[in-house]
Amino acid sequence: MAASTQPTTSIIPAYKTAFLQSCLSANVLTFGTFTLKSGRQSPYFFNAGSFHTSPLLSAISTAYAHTIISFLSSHPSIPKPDILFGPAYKGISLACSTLLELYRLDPQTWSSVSYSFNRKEAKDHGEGGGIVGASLKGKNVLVIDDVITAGTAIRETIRLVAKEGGKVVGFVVALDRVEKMPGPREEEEGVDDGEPRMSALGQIKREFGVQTASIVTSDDLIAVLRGKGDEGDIKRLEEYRRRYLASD
Ligand SMILES: O=P(O)(O)OC[C@H]1O[C@H](OP(=O)(O)OP(=O)(O)O)[C@H](O)[C@@H]1O
Ligand SMILES: O=C(O)c1cc(=O)[nH]c(=O)[nH]1
Repeated sequence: MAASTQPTTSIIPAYKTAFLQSCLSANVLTFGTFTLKSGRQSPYFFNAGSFHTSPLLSAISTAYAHTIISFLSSHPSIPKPDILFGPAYKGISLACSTLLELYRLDPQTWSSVSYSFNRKEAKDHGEGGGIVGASLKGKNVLVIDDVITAGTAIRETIRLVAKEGGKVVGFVVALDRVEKMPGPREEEEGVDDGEPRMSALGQIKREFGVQTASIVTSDDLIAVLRGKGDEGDIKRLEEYRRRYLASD
C-alpha cells in the first residue's frame, strides 16, 4: 500500500485549547519590563494570579488535573503521589484547587492524596513551622507550580521536601518558558554569556531523575497570541526568546 502523502496533524487536547483560551480571557500574559526570580529582564510575564475568579480557577485546575492524569499514566514508574505540593505563593491555590479537581475526576485514586505547601516565613506560634497541610515525612510528593524559567524555585522545593523527609516524584507546571539554565557568569554577575544550554526542566530531569510535564510552553502561548497581540510586544518577546531559548 502506498504511503500516505497527507501531512500529519497533531491533535491538541481540548483541555489545553481551553486553557490557552482562558489565558487570553484572563490577560494572564502582560508585556513590559519584568525582573524575574532569576534576575533576567523579561519583556513578558505570565501571572497565574490572574486566574482569580471561580471560572478561571476552575479552568486552570482542570488543565492541571488532566495534565497530571496523563503524565502519571504515561510514566508508570512514578509511584502514586501521597501529596500534591504547591510552593508559596502562587503554588498554594493551584495545589488546593487542582487536588479538588483530581478528586472530582477520579475519587478512588485521589481521595487519599493530601495537599501541602510551605510558608515563605516560618511561623513561631500556634502549630508553628514552615509547612501547612499534610506532613511530607516519608511521602511521595508531586510538585505543582505556575511557571519554570531558570529552575531556582523547583531546586529550592526539592531541597525543602528532602529536608522535611519526603521525596519529589514528579513536577508539573502550567507554563514552561523553555529557557536555558543560567551559566556561571549569569549567576555571578547577571550577564548571559550567549552559550547554548539545556532547559531548566531538562536539567531537573537529568540531575534529580524527576520526571516533569507542562500544560503549555511559551511556543503555545506565542502561537495563540500571533495576530492578536501588539506587534512590538511580540517582536520583543521573540528577541528575548532567541536569546534565552534552551538547546534541548
Ligand atoms: O524557574 P525560576 O527561575 O525559579 O522561576 C519561576 C518561579 O518564580 C516564581 O516564584 P516567586 O517565588 O517569584 O513568586 P510567587 O511568590 O509569586 O509564587 C514562580 O512562581 C516560579 O515559582
Ligand atoms: O521567572 C519568573 O520569576 C516568572 C516568570 C513568569 O512569567 N511568571 C512568574 O510568575 N514568574
